[in-house]
Amino acid sequence: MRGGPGSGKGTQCANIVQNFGFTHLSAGDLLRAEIKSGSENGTMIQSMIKEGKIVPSEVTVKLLQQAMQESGNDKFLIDGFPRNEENRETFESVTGIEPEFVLFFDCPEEEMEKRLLSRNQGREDDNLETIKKRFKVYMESSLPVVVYYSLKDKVRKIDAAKQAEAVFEDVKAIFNSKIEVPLILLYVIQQVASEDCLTLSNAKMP
Ligand SMILES: Nc1ncnc2c1ncn2[C@@H]1O[C@H](COP(=O)(O)OP(=O)(O)OP(=O)(O)O)[C@@H](O)[C@H]1O
Ligand SMILES: Nc1ccn([C@@H]2O[C@H](COP(=O)(O)O)[C@@H](O)[C@H]2O)c(=O)n1
Ligand SMILES: [Mg+2]
Repeated sequence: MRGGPGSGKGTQCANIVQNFGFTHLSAGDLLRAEIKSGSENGTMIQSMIKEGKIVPSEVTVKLLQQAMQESGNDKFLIDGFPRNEENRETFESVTGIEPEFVLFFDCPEEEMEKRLLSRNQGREDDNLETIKKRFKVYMESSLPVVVYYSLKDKVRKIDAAKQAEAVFEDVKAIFNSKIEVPLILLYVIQQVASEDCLTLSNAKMP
């Protein structure tokens, strides 16, 4: 799973785990845990997150790989990853795994901004200045990855602007139509007029 900040990835991942038995791995959560653990990369990760920047792939992929091995499961829901082409290439070359499909959460930027500003989980990046930077990074670096998977016919688009319960109904329909899905990525995108979105809408979408 991957997508725009605040579109509801984490919220829906919790529902999917309960209903479909996946292990949920949030790249952002793993990075935040790494900061808390006092690791040597902690300071670097913290400043990247504060700036809304993407942490070097070798760090994030290592954390994901470790968490996958420790889980004992073979069905993973990866949330907030890959964030850019480097993330994707590193993950695929290190693990040899490609996602079965990509859930693509479609949500207007104003709605995501509103949700982030009222999330109240004490995240250092949930302030207007960082949120704007995260949106920019998303548009510039993450959208091309969505286009990549879209061209491979792996993207399943969801209207994430609906109420959480209604979003989950749509998510369920997608999962119910799939059997034995080992790795799902979740993307969320904001609807803003830009060249990136134009590229995306011209790409083959379900
Ligand atoms: N469909 C929805 N409608 C309204 N609010 C929602 C919806 N889904 C989630 N929220 C709320 O919006 C906030 C952000 O949701 P969530 O943490 O799931 O987003 P996210 O995509 O994981 O964000 P991030 O990329 O920043 O981790 C939370 O406070 C959550 O309760
Ligand atoms: N693949 C990733 C995922 C996240 N980050 C950094 O963490 C921040 C928060 O991520 P959320 O998914 O929890 O919103 C994000 O803004 C990045 O700074 C990353 O570097 N690489
Ligand atoms: Mg999240």
